[in-house]
Amino acid sequence: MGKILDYAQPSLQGTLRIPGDKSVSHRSIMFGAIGEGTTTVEGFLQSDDCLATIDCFSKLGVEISVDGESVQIKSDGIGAWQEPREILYTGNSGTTTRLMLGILAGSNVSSVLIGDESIQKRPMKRVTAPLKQMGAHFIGREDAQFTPIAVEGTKLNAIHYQMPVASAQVKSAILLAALHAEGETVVEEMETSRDHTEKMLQHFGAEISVDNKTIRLKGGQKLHGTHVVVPGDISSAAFFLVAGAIVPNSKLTLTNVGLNKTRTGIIDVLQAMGAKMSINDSDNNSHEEMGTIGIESSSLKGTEIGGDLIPRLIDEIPVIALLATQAEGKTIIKNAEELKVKETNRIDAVVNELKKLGANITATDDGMIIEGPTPLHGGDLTSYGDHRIGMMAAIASLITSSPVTLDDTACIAVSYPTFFEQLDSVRNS
Ligand SMILES: O=C(O)C1=C[C@@H](OP(=O)(O)O)[C@@H](O)[C@H](O)C1
Ligand SMILES: C=C(OP(=O)(O)O)C(=O)O
Repeated sequence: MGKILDYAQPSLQGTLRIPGDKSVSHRSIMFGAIGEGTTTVEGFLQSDDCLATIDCFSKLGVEISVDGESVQIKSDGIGAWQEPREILYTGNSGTTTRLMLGILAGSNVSSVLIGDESIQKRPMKRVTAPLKQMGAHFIGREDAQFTPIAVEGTKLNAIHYQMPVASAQVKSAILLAALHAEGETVVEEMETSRDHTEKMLQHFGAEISVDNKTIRLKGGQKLHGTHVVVPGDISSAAFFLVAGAIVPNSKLTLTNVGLNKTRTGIIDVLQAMGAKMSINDSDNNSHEEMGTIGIESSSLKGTEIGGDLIPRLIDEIPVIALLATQAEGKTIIKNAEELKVKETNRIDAVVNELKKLGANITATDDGMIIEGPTPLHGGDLTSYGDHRIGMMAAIASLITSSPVTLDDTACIAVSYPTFFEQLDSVRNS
């Protein structure tokens, strides 16, 4: 039996410290393992995806110790890695799989990567094709489109690559390979995607030039171990931003939220919809911006979301769709076809599940259209094994007139293991 989410229309009150950013946590381990010396990480997200990244590097012989949110990585650099005796298991994590392919391509070890059932269906040619142009050796299903993929580390050459898709994972895989390639790599983005890799390369001592959508990185640069402060994940904060806005009589304060401009599309959308919120971004003790966001119950209006806003909120779209069901008028989400190749097809998943609760929502080829406001009722929902769909369902249950049941809540640990604990801490039934 699934979990019954019977929240009986509470109001939400209080303060939450948002746990570490998943993208930055993955990269802190990867960069620490590539670099020489000791890296210390504070605010690390101990979620299933990030632990999969740690497990891969442990199998490569990198010394990693985890103590709650603190992690220490000791490495003699990428050249000192051992050939793994076991298959590297990337779990449910697209970020781990794609970035590891870029890193391993130019290493001097041979390895095999495999992920869970969802990862085995997600497209990898978007990284293996440009990496092959750099000289990488891969063997995998359908010309290295799908895992399992075997990587024989080899000498790489720089590339000038025009990205056909707005994806930080593709950009990062190429940049991480470029670090160990001969010559200068140039990556031209379609739309600006999250820039944590560029920021962290600089933080670990590499020289990188970013001119609007053009990124240049010279090969042969060494990274040096350092201290990384991981900000809270705005993609996790998004669930409580939406909850605060749609649950009547609520007022929430979210601290430690990462406010990197390539990630703050959800704030733009909430503001465009008329949400009552405050943002204090004075907390800048890291190489990533962070701050505190206040949000309260708001009357909302529909909006249009597309173009260069999409990469800035791609993972927030499931919960933004829920938000739109409570807004007056039409919300159109377009140019978001990337949703079809996430943990599940998130266009179909969001539309199917919100329809079960009575929402007026229609799928389109590249997004969805939502008409609101609609009172939602309970129902039997599925998460499709996708953490973001599971959390969207849990937030929806806060405003349904009858209970929601959810088949699988375990998947939520992929990005937000303390989600229900934090939800319970602000709920006043
Ligand atoms: O680089 C990253 O850390 C991520 C990039 C995004 O994926 P794409 O690069 O496929 O858009 C995002 O959806 C994912 O959750 C994390
Ligand atoms: C798409 C996501 O992650 P990944 O691509 O790393 O699996 C996500 O966290 O929503």
